[in-house]
Amino acid sequence: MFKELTPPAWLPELNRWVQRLGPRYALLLFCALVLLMALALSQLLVSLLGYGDRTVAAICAGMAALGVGSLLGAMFLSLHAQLEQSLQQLKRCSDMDALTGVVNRRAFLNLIEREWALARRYETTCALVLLDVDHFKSVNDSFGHRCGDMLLRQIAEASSETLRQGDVLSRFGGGEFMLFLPHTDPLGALDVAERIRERVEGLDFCWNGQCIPVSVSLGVAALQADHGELDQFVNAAELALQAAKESGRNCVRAGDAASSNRPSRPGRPAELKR
Ligand SMILES: Nc1nc2c(ncn2[C@@H]2O[C@H](COP(=O)(O)OP(=O)(O)OP(=O)(O)O)[C@@H](O)[C@H]2O)c(=O)[nH]1
Repeated sequence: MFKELTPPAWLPELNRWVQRLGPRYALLLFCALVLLMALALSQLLVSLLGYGDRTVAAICAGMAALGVGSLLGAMFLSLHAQLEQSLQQLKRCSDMDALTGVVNRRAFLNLIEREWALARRYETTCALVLLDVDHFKSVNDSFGHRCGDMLLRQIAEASSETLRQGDVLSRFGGGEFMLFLPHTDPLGALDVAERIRERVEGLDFCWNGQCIPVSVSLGVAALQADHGELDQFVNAAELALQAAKESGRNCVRAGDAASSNRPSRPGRPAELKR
């Protein structure tokens, strides 16, 4: 059994103070405190002993305190900096999908909850694209999980390459990825989804010398006024993905808002049918 490691209760409080003051001021304050304590102790000692020069005692105590204080303070600050760095690394890792290096589902849902609330409040556009690898199970079954893993990594890489700054790609489940597109209208989201579909279709994916055709199905949902809950927004993307799968896969389908904004052209229905 692993024993849970709990830091002493004063450590987070101390850390908060160091962050509030800034490392340099925290070090100065620490040295000043040590100096004051040393001076007080030296004077107390002279009083208790009943002999000795108070000035000499104060000078000696002061020099010793400054030396020890700055050494301890510098050690503490360097430990503090390392701790901060490790915490940041840990946070990055805990938000990441270990296999593909993209954001994991938990971190993604936290992030879009914030973005979704902001988009609703300021009435800006945003969209979700849910991507599912077609017949992923049979890739795993026929070529093994290592092959499936490599396919997931390549799809994550290919999808990432089409994104702008601010777009967030996450691994949403086994063979599913979800994309959040801030400040993106329905047409823009459809275009992104279609670009990803084309890119994945064009991948030269080979395993042990055998080339395997790969494709993805994508569902697009643009934020609508009636998405009063985040779940409704996510569900809309899931429904659109379901429609893409039911249409034969390797295609993009959109929820209502996205499809109704796509200008209809003869021979090209709203949902980028293929
Ligand atoms: N290689 C690999 N496979 C995984 C991983 N996580 C889940 N899977 C597999 O993903 C498969 C499920 O994917 P699905 O998307 O349900 O299967 P599918 O064949 O694509 O079915 P449809 O979604 O209906 O097209 C199962 O075989 C799981 O074992 C993973 O990290 N690596």
